[in-house]
Amino acid sequence: MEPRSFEGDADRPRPSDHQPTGRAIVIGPYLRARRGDPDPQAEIHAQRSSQARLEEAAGLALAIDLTVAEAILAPISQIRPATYLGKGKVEEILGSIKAHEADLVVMDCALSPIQQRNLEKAWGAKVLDRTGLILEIFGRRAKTKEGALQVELAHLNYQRSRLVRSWTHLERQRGGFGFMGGPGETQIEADRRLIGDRISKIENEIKKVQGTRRLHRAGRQRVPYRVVALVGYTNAGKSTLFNRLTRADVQAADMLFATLDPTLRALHLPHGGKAMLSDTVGFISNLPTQLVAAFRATLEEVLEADLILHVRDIAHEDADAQQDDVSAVLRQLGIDPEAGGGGRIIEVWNKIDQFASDELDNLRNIAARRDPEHPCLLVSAVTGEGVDALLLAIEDRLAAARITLDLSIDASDGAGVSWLHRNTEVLEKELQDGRFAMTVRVDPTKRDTVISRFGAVLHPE
Ligand SMILES: Nc1nc2c(ncn2[C@@H]2O[C@H](COP(=O)(O)OP(=O)(O)OP(=O)(O)O)[C@@H](O)[C@H]2O)c(=O)[nH]1
Repeated sequence: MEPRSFEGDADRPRPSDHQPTGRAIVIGPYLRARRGDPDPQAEIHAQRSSQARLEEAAGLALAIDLTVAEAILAPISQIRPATYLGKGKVEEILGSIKAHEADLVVMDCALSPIQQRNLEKAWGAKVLDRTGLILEIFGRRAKTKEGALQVELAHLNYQRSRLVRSWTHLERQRGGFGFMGGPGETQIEADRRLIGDRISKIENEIKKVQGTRRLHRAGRQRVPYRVVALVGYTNAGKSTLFNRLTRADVQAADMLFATLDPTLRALHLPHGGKAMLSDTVGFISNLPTQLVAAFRATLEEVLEADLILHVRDIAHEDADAQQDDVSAVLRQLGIDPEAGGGGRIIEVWNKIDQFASDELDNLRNIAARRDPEHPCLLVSAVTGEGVDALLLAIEDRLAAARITLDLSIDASDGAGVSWLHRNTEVLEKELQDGRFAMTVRVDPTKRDTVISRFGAVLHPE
């Protein structure tokens, strides 16, 4: 397989011997199809998806400012316990490392600490596996204080489990977690102690930040807006759609994980109603489980959303695999995508501007045949096509659900009380000091009226 070069960097000044070059080789190992596989296409299939994975891994490396000198697919027949790859492959890659003067190798797989150490010795270069790479990216992209703390905690736990190499020193370099350098093995014991201390400190800080967050959330609940959350594979176009829907200016970058923490903005619905739209972290295949756990808190918006928009890059060759990955993360969060998230999920097939008109017709036919439990809408966040229909669908879905509100009304306001009886479902009504304290369930079309006319607030769950 021809190696691929991702970024020419010829004009860059040559670094001195002691400085990291920032040049990386990305390796995509994949298990070769078995000989005698009844499906002759199996090897080709294995290669094709591995090639897409490799390109994604190279994209991730670029996202942390590495120069990807070469990206190499590495078919293997079995995983070696000591070095993951076979001896021949290890040597072949050593040749590439020397040729490019690379000082980092990204292995797009999960390595055991032993495999990582052995490969680093064999190659004389730092080795980062997929988890390490994703942690690095998450660390750089975290926008809120809690996000940054959660990532650092996940990163420290990951480091503690594999404190065998020099890059694990706590000193940060280049804004990340410092895998590009470090003081060497003699520091390991000190590092271990430092990491332990740092972990307890961060855990305390997270508790404090979460306390503040809870207060903010409680404040928001008093303003009873429905929440619509965007989820999707990284680079699916969530931020672009978010901007399009809210006319806000959230950074949209052709860079993976441009969004890490939820961002919340007002969403104006076609018939005057209002909801809150939240943009969330981009999901990715093989998202390390410790990160899913770490981000549970930051993904609270998704868990509690009234409606989830699953944004998909429908023009991507791996669109189906990406959907499976997103579904897996949603399941880990306790949302069942197969059941349409309990009627809470709308799929948004984005980037339709990339299709020729006959392909698009085809896509529309497929969409039209979907069962109504799993609705999907076709849009282009860039051109705006389909966005009005999406807004109507959001409004419709939100209208289908009812919410519970608390209010207090002067008992002598007979007209008001009877309006409430006619237009809402009264769940509780209690007379206190000449006023009725009422809990009512309302259709969202009446919600705004009940809020503005009676000063209702959301009933606490
Ligand atoms: N052609 C086309 N490109 C789009 C469309 N929507 C988004 N993009 C591009 O896709 C890239 C990623 O878009 P983002 O909005 O940053 O994606 P995201 O899902 O928020 O990404 P993460 O933050 O990584 O989760 C950008 O280059 C966008 O310009 C679309 O409808 N059509």
